[in-house]
Amino acid sequence: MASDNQDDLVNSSDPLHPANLIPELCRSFYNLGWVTGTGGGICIRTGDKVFIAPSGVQKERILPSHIFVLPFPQPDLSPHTDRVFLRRPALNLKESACTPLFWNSFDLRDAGSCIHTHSQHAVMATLLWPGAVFTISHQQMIKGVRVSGTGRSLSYLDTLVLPIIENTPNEEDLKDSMAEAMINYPEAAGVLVRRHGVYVWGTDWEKAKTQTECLDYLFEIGVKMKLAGLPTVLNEPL
Ligand SMILES: CSCCC(=O)C(=O)COP(=O)(O)O
Ligand SMILES: [Zn+2]
Repeated sequence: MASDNQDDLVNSSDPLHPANLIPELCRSFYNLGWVTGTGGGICIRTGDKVFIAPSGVQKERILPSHIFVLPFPQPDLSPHTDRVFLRRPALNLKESACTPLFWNSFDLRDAGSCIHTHSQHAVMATLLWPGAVFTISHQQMIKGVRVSGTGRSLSYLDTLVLPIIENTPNEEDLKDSMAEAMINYPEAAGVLVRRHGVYVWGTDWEKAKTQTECLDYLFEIGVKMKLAGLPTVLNEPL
């Protein structure tokens, strides 16, 4: 028999249920230095439901009962209207400030999951690439990066190009510039935010996670190469 208990949306013995996955993934992201000090996180969309963590909490200590569930699509996500929720935690919590940014990935890329990290590799990349894009070529891990909106990945011979947007004092205010970067760089697998971190999406949580791993690797090695005085983009094939 169907239940109208909102908590049924987050109570499951299935370890792959989004309400169980988000806490588990946040713990591993914390250990990678991606979501320390409460910032960053992950959301998961399963069809018409979006599972989102609370804002400003230790992300490595989230419980399934802390998860918000929102309907997708939302009737209206403008700053002047209240969001619609299918389920709110009993505790006095607010949904992640990343919610409008996560929504960009659903609206513009039909994503099933989006990850936001404050990885120092991402932040350093935005400092050492002062322009509008991060670029790197001739790295094996480039082959792991998907061409957004297609079923294919980049080739070893492709140059990875990722847009960088400027940070704003409030996370929510990044929504429009992130959307603009996604429109201008339709094949990009993510968007870097200067002095802040990165947003990366995927058709499901596994792809969002592995894309973030590939990109973080490339930010790290790119930063190390730049600091060692090595070129990060080669014009001639090796
Ligand atoms: C020290 S975190 C500052 C706010 C931020 O950058 C962020 O990603 C906030 O995420 P939350 O999910 O905690 O609202
Ligand atoms: Zn952030």
